[in-house]
Amino acid sequence: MPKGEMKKPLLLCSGDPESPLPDPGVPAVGILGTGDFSRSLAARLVASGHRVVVGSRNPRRGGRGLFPAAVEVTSQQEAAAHADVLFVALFPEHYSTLAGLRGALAGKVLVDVSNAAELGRGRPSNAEQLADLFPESDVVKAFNVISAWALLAGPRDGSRQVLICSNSGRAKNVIMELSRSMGFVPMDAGRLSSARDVEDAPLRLFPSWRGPVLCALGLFLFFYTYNFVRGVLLPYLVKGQNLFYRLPVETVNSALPAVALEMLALVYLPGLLAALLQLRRGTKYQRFPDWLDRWLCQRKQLGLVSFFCAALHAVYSLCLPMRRSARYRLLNAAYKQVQDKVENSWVEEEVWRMELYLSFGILALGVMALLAITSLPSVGNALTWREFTFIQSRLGYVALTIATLHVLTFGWNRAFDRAQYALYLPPSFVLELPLPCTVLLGRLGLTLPCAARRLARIRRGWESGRHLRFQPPSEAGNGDAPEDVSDGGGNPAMFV
Ligand SMILES: NC(=O)C1=CN([C@@H]2O[C@H](COP(=O)(O)OP(=O)(O)OC[C@H]3O[C@@H](n4cnc5c(N)ncnc54)[C@H](OP(=O)(O)O)[C@@H]3O)[C@@H](O)[C@H]2O)C=CC1
Ligand SMILES: [Fe+3]
Repeated sequence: MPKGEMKKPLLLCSGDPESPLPDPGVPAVGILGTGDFSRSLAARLVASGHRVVVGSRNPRRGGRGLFPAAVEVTSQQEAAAHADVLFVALFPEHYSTLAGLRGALAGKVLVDVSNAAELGRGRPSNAEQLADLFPESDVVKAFNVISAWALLAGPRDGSRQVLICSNSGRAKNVIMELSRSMGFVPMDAGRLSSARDVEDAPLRLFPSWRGPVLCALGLFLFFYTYNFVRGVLLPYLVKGQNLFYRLPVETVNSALPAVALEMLALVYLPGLLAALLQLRRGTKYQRFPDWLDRWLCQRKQLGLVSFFCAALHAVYSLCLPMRRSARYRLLNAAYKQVQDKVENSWVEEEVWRMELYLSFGILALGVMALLAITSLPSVGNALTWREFTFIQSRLGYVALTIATLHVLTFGWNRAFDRAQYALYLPPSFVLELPLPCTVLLGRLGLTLPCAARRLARIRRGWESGRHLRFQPPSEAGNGDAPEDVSDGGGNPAMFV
């Protein structure tokens, strides 16, 4: 058999890890090491119809009982001799103990599954070190992004992709085929020099959440500080009023809705910019700038962080009347009213403002909850593309509109009340509104017939100054992205 080529696996166990011992004549997949990863991998391989032989320093002690019955646990030498593809399920610091197997492993495919111990090391990757140790074997880096429990549970959405890199194209193909047979989706990560990035990948904590979370923190810090200065510090400095009790609840609760609204607007702004760019360029076959591309890819996270802040705002708001300070203030107001001999404090306009403001808030939160739920892959997969884009795009804009109305009815006519501008600082809601209003007006602009028609044509492949031309998707660059992010009518989809 040519070097690195794997014979077709025979279905020995028909998916049952506890099936009887496989036919010894069938080529086996080898695993060196008997730890957590080895056991999960062996179970997955057996369940996928492969014959598995595990090599241990001490096969008697090697936890035979922890492997499915169909797995052969033997010495490292034996495993190396019987398999053409071997997974090295050891920690990299123990690779050198395998040096005695160099001859037995010559011409075979070695799969390095290890992860980096820390980010930003100066040394070569673990896989490259393994390749140096076994120059006559074909080393492939793979499977390290899959955790032992994910292997055991079987491939699922979100944990299905296996990054694979190697200097040997043939060895890479063998492992790609093997991973496919196990139900994973292989992703070619290039040559072995990419192994460091692949090894570092599992160490990076929530990489796609970094930007949105930092953005939310920055916005929170800004609005919190602003409300602190305007609502607590200035009254203290100017009038000697002690309002510091507002810091834990009231000030937080005035920053949270601001963050939620700005983040919601930031979900739609990149789609709007993408549409404007396409209109200006007269084509969708041109790459967006990298920053816009990254922004488009993070809308789901931006939307979910926005929903999180809105939900917190709702809980804080419900708790406002529970506070001692609220009770004292109410009593004081009632006492003052009695003193002033005012019998009825009902103000019709205030009543209506509050009713509308609360109703908009509840509705916005409800629609955002719907968007958040449908952004889950398991729920989204149950919808057709039309249903999904309807919810994420149309309802997304509905959520932004209602949330903006919530803030507008909260502000009411106070934006025009001079008394609200203490030391020239406008109330916080005045600062919140420009961004969502701009996004909503921009979206409205795109529905104007001239813009909508041109955009629809562009998204069907029309290019300004040229006849309709066919362009294969591979050449289209990321100019195709709006197709993925919109419903074709110019609506950027949210949370996607
Ligand atoms: N666990 C996980 O979720 C994941 C693990 N990985 C990678 O898989 C590799 C193994 O991880 P894991 O299974 O969790 O580790 P374990 O510690 O559970 O197992 C490692 C195995 O290495 C062998 N070993 C232990 N000490 C030595 C030694 N001094 N010299 C030689 N061999 C030794 C042992 O097998 P024996 O005694 O039978 O020879 C042991 O079972 C690591 O590189 C890890 O980064 C990658 C992705 C996920
Ligand atoms: Fe609110």
